[in-house]
Amino acid sequence: MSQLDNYAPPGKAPLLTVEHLTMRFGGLVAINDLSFAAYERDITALIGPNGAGKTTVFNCLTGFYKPTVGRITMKGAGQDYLLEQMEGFRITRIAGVARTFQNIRLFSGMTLLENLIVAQHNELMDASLFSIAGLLGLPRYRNAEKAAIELAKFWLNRIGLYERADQPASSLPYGAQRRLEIARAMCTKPRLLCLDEPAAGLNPRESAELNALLLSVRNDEGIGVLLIEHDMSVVMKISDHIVVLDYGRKISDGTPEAVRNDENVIKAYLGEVEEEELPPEVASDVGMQS
Ligand SMILES: Nc1ncnc2c1ncn2[C@@H]1O[C@H](COP(=O)(O)OP(=O)(O)OP(=O)(O)O)[C@@H](O)[C@H]1O
Repeated sequence: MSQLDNYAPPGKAPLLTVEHLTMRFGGLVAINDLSFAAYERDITALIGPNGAGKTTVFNCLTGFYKPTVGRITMKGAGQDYLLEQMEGFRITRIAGVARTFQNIRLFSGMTLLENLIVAQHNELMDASLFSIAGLLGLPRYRNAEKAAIELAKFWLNRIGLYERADQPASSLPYGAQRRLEIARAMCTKPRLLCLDEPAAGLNPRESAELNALLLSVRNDEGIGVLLIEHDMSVVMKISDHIVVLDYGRKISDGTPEAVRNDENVIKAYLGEVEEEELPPEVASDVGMQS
């Protein structure tokens, strides 16, 4: 057990450490003294009722908001990065944190392949020496461009959309657009992938495909995944560690098994009702036995 959590997986180190994070908007305290860790090669889920502060945590991690108080440390290969002190684009580029958003934000008029190449803009700009090498067609740029296309094709294959590489992103069904967003984030070669409600609006088959994709990202790429999700069929099946927020505070954390049996979690989601009064679909949503 760590100082921050009721969870410490053997043989794994924390990848992201959030300590005493507080975020105020005027008089509203959206996050209140929150501490937790997300471990390497783990899927960590951040759950909680609407308005609990989950997206605000993501916005603090990824530079959209500057926290009022707190420290957010991302472990790097050679050094640690204090994310609250970094500009947003450096958080992706240098600290290796990528994210998706609650609403799909693809470049809808671009093809699938182009969406994945745009994600590699930073590396391509470096290789082009800010356009000179690109304009002259120097090998340095040509090689980088080839590598970017290869990586894009690799991810299109992984998400089962290789055949549609040249079609516009807007032509994809909703679930496939979600997978493309994850592939685009993976093309930035992150060490931590942050996903804001990736299962929202998916049908059961698409949810199952998403689960398989996220497990393969964890297992095959060996990176950490931090997930905000309301769909408990996703959270309980694939998470290694769950952190539960309510009104900006952490009310529980641990393995799915520990969290689903925690009285505080059941109360936060359902209020003080008796278990036998719950409709069966609600009881199963929070993992309670009916
Ligand atoms: N930029 C902002 N300005 C003012 N209040 C904000 C801002 N962003 C978030 N909030 C408030 O902070 C609280 C937490 O919001 P947040 O979006 O983080 O919750 P959430 O857990 O992600 O909710 P949901 O599950 O509905 O997406 C809410 O009361 C919200 O209205």
